[in-house]
Amino acid sequence: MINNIFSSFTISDYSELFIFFFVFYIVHFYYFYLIRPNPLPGPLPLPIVGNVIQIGFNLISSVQNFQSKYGDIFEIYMFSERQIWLCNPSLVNKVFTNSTKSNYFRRALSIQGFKELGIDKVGVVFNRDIMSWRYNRRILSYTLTNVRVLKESIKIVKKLFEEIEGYWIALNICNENDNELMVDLSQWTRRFMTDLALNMNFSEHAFSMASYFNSLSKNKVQQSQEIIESEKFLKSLSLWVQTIIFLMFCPSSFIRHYIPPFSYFQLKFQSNFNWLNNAFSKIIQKRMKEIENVPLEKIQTYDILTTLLTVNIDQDLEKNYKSGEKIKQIEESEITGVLLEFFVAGVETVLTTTCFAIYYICKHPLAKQKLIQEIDSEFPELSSLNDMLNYEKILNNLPYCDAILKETSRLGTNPPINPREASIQDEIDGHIISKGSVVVACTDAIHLHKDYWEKPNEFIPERFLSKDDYPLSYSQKLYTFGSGLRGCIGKQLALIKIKTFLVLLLRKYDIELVNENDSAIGKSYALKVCDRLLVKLKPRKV
Ligand code: HEM
Repeated sequence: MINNIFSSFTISDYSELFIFFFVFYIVHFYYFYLIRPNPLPGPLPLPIVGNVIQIGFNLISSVQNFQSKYGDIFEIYMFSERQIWLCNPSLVNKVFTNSTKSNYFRRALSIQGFKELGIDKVGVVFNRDIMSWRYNRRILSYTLTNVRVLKESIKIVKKLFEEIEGYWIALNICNENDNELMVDLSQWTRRFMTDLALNMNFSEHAFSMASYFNSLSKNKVQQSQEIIESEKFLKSLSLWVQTIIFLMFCPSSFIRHYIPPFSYFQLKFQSNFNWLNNAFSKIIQKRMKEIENVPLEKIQTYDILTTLLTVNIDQDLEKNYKSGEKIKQIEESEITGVLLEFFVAGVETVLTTTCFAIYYICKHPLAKQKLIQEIDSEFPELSSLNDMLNYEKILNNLPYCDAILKETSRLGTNPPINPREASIQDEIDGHIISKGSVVVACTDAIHLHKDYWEKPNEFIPERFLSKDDYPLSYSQKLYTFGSGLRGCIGKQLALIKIKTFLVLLLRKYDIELVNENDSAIGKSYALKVCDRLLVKLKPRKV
C-alpha cells in the first residue's frame, strides 16, 4: 500500500513533501528554543549548526563580540549543545574551586571521537573516569613537581641552548664585526620546545632544531637516520595535536566516518594514532628493560618516563601518599596516554608564552631593561652563567620575570576558554544551570575585563608586583593555568623551562624586533598562536 502511494508520486510531490518536513522541522526547532527552560541572552541559533556559523573561524573575537552584546553571562549553541559562557571573574569561582565537592569537576569533553580512541579513560586531561583521573593526577603531579625532574629540565634547557647557539653561530650570528642575525624566533622556539619536551619525556635526543637548521643553511648537519626518524616522530606528534582539534570540532561520528573529506582525515588520524602508540610502546618496553634490575638509587636519569616507571618503588611518593593505599605501577597504556597528553598540553602553551614574552619586552624597552637588570644582577658572570643557573635562583629570585610572564599570559591567554560540565543542577548569578549543562569559563575575556583590570589592554607587568599602585588583587583573577582541582599540573615545569630560556637568551644577546609594527600574536580557531617573530640578535658585550 505504502509502495503504491510512493510510486504514484511525481517529482513535484516529493519537493512538496520535502518542503513540508523542512518547515515542520524549523517550526519545531524554534518552538522548543522559545520555550526552553532557564533562558539566557545569546545569539539566535540556527537549526542543526546552532551558533557555529556566527562564531566562524575566530572563537576569540566572537567571545568578545557576544560579551559586548549580551553581557558577562550568555548562552551559545555548539551544534545542538547549549553552553553557558561566563566572562566575569566573579562568575567562575564555582568552576575553579578547590573543593572536592565541586559541581564542575569534569572537563566538558564527552566526545565520541575520544571514546573511539579510548583516550577518555586514560591520563588526566581528557579522562572522564573520576577514579582513574584521581589516581593518575596524583602520580603525575608528583612527577611534574619532582625537584629532580625540575632540576633536570634546567640542565636540558642549558644543553639545548648550547645546541641552538651552535646553529646561530654557524648561520653567522657571532662573526667578528658583530653582525646581527635576523631569526624567526617563533620557528626556532617551536623546535627548541619540541626537542625539550622529547628530551624531558624520554631522555632521547631529538632533532627538530637540526632539521630546521638544515632547511636554512648551505652547510647541513649530516642527515642521519636519527634525524629522519626524529622528523617522522615530530610530524606524527603534530598530527596528533590536529587529531584532538578535529575530533573536538567534528563531533559527528557518521560525518567523520562516511562523508569525504572528513572520512579521509579520520582514516589518516586513526592510522597516525596507531603508529604513535606503537612507537611509544617500543620506547616504554626498551626503558622497562633498561631499569628492570637496577636499584632505584642507581638510576641517574630523571626524565618523565623513568619517573613514571619507578613511581611504585619511590619512597618519597609513599610518604606523601596519605590514604595508605599501596602505590601500584602505572600501566603501559596509561603511560602512552599521559605522554601524548603532555604534547597536547605542554608544548604549544610553553612556546607561545615564551614568544609572546619576548615580543612584549621588545615592544616595551623599559620592561626589557628592568628584566635584563634583574637577570644581570642575579647572574653577573657571563663566563660562568651555566654553573650559576640553578633551580632555586630560577624559581625564587626573578620576581620581575615572573611578573612579565603573568602579564604576558594575561594578554595572550592560551587556551582562551575552559569548558566544564555541571554534575548536578546548580545556580550561578541567579541563573539555574541544569545537570549536564556545559559551562565555559572564558578566561581570555576575564583577563581583559575592563571592570577588573586597570588599562586591560596594556602591558603593565608592575601590576603583579605593587599592591599600592594596583589595589585589586590581580593574581587571584589570573587563570592562565586554570585553578582548583583541574588546574594545570605542568605549571612549575613550564615556568622553569621558559625562565631558564629567557635568562640564557637575554644574558647573552641583545634582542630587538625587526619590524616594530609586526604583531606576534596571531589567532587560529581556538588558540592564540605565534606564527612569526622576526628579531635581530646581537651578542652582548658584557
Ligand atoms: C605556559 C604553559 C602552560 C599553560 C598556559 C597551561 C595551561 C593550562 C590550563 C589553562 C589548563 C586547564 C586548567 C583547568 O581546567 O582549570 C591546563 C591543564 C593541564 N596542563 Fe597545562 N599549561 C601549560 C603547560 C603545561 C605543561 C608543560 C604540562 C605538562 C608537561 C601541562 C600539563 C597539563 C595537564 C596534564 C593538565 C590537565 C590537568 C587535569 O585535567 O587534571 N601543562 N594547563
